[in-house]
Amino acid sequence: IDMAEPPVIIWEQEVESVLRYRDLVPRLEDALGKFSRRDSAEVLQPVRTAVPLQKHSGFMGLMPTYMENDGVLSTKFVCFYKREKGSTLPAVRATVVLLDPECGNIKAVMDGEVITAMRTAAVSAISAKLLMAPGAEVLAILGTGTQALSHLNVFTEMFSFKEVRVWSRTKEKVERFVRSAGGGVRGCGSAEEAARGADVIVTVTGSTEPVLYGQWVKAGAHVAAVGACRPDWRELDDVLMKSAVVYADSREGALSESGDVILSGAEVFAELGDVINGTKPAEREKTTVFKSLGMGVEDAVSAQLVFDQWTSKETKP
Ligand SMILES: NC(=O)C1=CN([C@@H]2O[C@H](COP(=O)(O)OP(=O)(O)OC[C@H]3O[C@@H](n4cnc5c(N)ncnc54)[C@H](O)[C@@H]3O)[C@@H](O)[C@H]2O)C=CC1
Ligand SMILES: O=C(O)C1=NCCCC1
Repeated sequence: IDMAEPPVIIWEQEVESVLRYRDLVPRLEDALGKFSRRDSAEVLQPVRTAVPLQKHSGFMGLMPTYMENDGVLSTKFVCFYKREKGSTLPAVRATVVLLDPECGNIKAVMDGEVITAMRTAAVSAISAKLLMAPGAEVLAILGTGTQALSHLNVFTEMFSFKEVRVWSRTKEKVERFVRSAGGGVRGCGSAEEAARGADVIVTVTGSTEPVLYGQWVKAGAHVAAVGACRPDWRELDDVLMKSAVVYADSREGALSESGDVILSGAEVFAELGDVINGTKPAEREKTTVFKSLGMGVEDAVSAQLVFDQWTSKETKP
């Protein structure tokens, strides 16, 4: 008889209290490398299923992953939306479910928003670690939402930029972001002002049209492009996509979900995991784009880490 325990619920504040970039980053590097080896005993992760929520201008993404060797089985449910300017509704809502692969019972249901914010930013930081030019001094962030903040947090924890710039569509949002960052961030009046001369540019907007143009991007800069995760959505223009060496988290994901890749016709040179595995070079001296779509395996290792940390905290006297 299966005497499975009922699932534990680990909600936002608890996830926040146990998840740390210093633990997450090495697990994500390991997961990206495993994914790119395409060994089904390491990672089984289909391209996410996206169910259109047409009435609400959104999608529900289902992101199942199985890591047989590690005994990790999970799925994330993530709803993401194209929000009108001025909307106060969230752009991304997510829940991660962790299961026992042997019995199929649910071990934990956890908030997926902190996981999504932190793992996405951590993967962008890994892309920068691998691909930005040595001595990079200026970081520019386009967007001032949830991902902008998590990217600021991990990039400033992992690197020592001399200057951090931020841009968003409204002056108020830029000012609020600069205030909440508590100093050290310069607000910019245009995306061009933020991007010109920057060594690393992060695009974390809800835009469906290009916000970053190749003519503004310094030769040798690294761009981590996080938004525009539908085949007809863009954040980057054709000039940038065609002139850069393009990396992705998943080649299949990029070729089925990224408007920047599909509509520009740019070639995906390598996955980040290929660089981690040493099977493809890091073209640090060239202009590079990391196109992030987000992968289930990133959620799987993050959720397992949260579960392990949470369990050890709970069982401590
Ligand atoms: N690659 C990945 O793994 C993930 C990607 N995303 C995507 O990243 C993007 C940002 O997500 P969040 O920070 O959670 O959203 P958010 O709603 O918190 O922030 C979005 C930001 O983009 C700005 N924005 C919206 N429309 C714009 C436009 N037309 N032009 C310029 N700026 C615009 C907003 O003012 C805001 O600053 C979204 O596109 C989301 O779908 C989110 C999670 C994971
Ligand atoms: O991987 C994720 O999580 C997401 N990717 C693209 C859109 C929002 C969430």
